[in-house]
This record gives sequence, structure tokens and C-alpha cells, in this order.
Amino acid sequence: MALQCGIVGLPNVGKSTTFNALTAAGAESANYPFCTIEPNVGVVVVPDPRLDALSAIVNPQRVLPTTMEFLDIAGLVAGASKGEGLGNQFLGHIRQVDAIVHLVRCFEDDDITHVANSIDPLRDIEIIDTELILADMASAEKRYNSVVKKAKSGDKESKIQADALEKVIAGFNAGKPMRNLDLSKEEQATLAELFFLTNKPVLYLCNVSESLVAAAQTPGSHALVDQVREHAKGEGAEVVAVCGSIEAEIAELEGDEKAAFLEDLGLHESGLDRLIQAAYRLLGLQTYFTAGVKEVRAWTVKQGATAPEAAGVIHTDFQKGFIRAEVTSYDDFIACKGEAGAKEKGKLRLEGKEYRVADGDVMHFRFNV
Ligand SMILES: Nc1ncnc2c1ncn2[C@@H]1O[C@H](COP(=O)(O)OP(=O)(O)OP(=O)(O)O)[C@@H](O)[C@H]1O
Ligand SMILES: [Mg+2]
Repeated sequence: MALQCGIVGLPNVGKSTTFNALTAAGAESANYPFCTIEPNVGVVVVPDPRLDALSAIVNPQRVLPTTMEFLDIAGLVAGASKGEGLGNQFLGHIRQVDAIVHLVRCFEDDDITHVANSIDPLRDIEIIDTELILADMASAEKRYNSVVKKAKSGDKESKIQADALEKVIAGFNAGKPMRNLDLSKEEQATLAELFFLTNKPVLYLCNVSESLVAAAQTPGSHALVDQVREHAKGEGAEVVAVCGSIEAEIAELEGDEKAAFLEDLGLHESGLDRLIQAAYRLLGLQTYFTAGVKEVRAWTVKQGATAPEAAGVIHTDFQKGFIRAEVTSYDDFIACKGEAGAKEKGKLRLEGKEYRVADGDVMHFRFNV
């Protein structure tokens, strides 16, 4: 199953607006069969300028970008961890995603209600984090109570888990999400089966007003976004600033029109493109390419995937019968103007089962079934 990024935040901060812009951008890309799996799950095209450069060399019949999935999650309110609002349902949706885009309202607009009646991104972030921590705390304590007895009776595995749980419970009590705790590999491993919400990787998405979207891109020009940047720095998280409502309009445009519109706004690229790329990295994903005359195509693999695993993304037979991969790094492929040139200059490598795919590799698989 494809990995998913969930858009999480307080009610009415612009989650659906951003989600709709993301999926509209996908629908726009006419050569990709757009689909919505469920009303709130969107398949989004991962923009990649390298596809254009490869196509200019190979001149294929068609070009296919790779995709990722976003989930539009209803607003989380204070008390959700106690079942407030649609609490449990929201938390269930968050549990299902692999990474979180935490959307924070940074735009002023008196016509649009804020659940807490004022614009204060750091307070908002804390409300969400607190609910997620409380939900994790409940599952941690429940497990701790059952596992601690076994630990006392001498069960080694239980002892390891109980100790790790004590550590995270202390962290939760101090208001720290699990992702910010200093845990060993062993502690991470024993806690994995609990699927803690606060262990998911997070990036912050600041939803700013149209008039300040250009300024928001540079640190020091948007006080609220700067606050979020400072907070994110403390946990090594990325921050992206967009104007959700204007992104929907940008997504409708293409080519020169899009470029002109972006320039009017003082932007170089669409915020959604930056968001998608950041979310893709957040999920631990990378891209490799196949480049034939029929099709130039981007494929998604986990960072650290081996060549046979990459082959398996195309077809399970490619993985089962994997013999070797012919690999040219993206830069070499471009510099040598294609596969033939790369071969001549000795830049086309033969790689075996152990090879770890690098982002941008142009690959060709040899297999036997
Ligand atoms: N950057 C922005 N500037 C001004 N208005 C915006 C911006 N982004 C979104 N809005 C407006 O904010 C309102 C709420 O947006 P939206 O429905 O996307 O919120 P939501 O987070 O999905 O809410 P819910 O939690 O109810 O699902 C809409 O009227 C939308 O047009
Ligand atoms: Mg919504």
C-alpha cells in the first residue's frame, strides 16, 4: 500500500482548501489518470523537473510522473483524546497515516472563525500536540499496566518494553511528543507495535494570507511564520508556507499563465510543489527513473531500497527473477546525453542484488522468470 501523508490541524484552518488544491493540481496533469480512492484520500502527482530533462533527451511517447497520497483529516479539537467532537474517528485517521502535515493558520481574516478566537500558531500547535500526546499517554499507560506484571515475573521482553514505556510516559508528562524523545533503536523497536501518534514524522505547513505569501518565504518577514520556524527548528522539522486559497487557483493554470500568475504574487514556484516534495521526503521516499522511447517514468521507492526492491515496484516478476540492474546516475545520464553516451563514457554501471538505489538513478532491469 502506498504511504500516506495526513493533513492535520484545528478546525477551519484551511486543510480541505489545501487538500483540494493538491488534488486539483493532480487532475490538471492530463497525462495521469487521476483518482480519488475515498473522498478524503487524494492521489497527488509529485512534480519533478528531472522528468522534463530526461524527456528532452529520450523523446518518449509518454511521460509519467510518480504520485503520493494525501489524506484530508477533519479538524481536531481540544478534548478529542477523550472522544470530544468526532474525537476517536479523527485519531483513527491520524493513526492510519505514515506522516503528518501539521497545518497551522497564520492568516488574518475576520470573516473566518477561529475556534480559539485569535490567530496564534504556537498555541494551536500545542493544542494539537497535547491531544495527540494524551491519546498516546492513554495507550502507553494501558500497555504498561499489563506488561509490568510480566516484567516483574522475569520476562525479558516485557522488561524491555516496560522500561521503554516508563521513558515515554515521563516524556509525555513533560509535554514531549515521542518523536522528540531520545530513544535507542531497541526502545523504538519494542514500542513500534503501539503505533504512537506522536512518533510520526511531522512537517509544519503555514497557511498565510495572499498578500503576505511572498514575504512568508523569507525568514524575518512574517512574524507568525517565524514563530513556527523557531518551534520547528527545535525538533528538526521542515516548514513550508503557502496561501491555501490562492494555491487552488494556481493549480488550475499551466505553462506561461502559471508563471505569470506566480510572478504577480512574487513567487518562483507553487507552494504546493514545495509541499509535495517536502512531504515525499518526510515519508522517507525517493525516486528512480526508467527512460525508454515508449515511456519516461518516475517510480517511488523507500530511501535505502535495494535494486530488486526497486524492480519489484514495476512488477513482482522483476523482483523475483532479478538478475542485475543497469544504472546511470541522473547527472551522468544528462551529461552524457542518454544511455548510449553514458555507456561509451563508462558511466553505465552493472549493479547486483545488494545495490542501494540512489535518488535519480536511471535504471534498466535484467530479469529471468
Ligand atoms: N490562506 C487563506 N486565506 C484566507 N482564507 C483562507 C485561506 N485558506 C483557507 N481559507 C478559508 O478558510 C475557510 C476554512 O477552510 P477549510 O474548509 O479548508 O478548513 P478546514 O481546515 O478543512 O476545516 P475543517 O476542520 O472544518 O475541515 C474557508 O472559507 C477557506 O476559503
Ligand atoms: Mg476540512
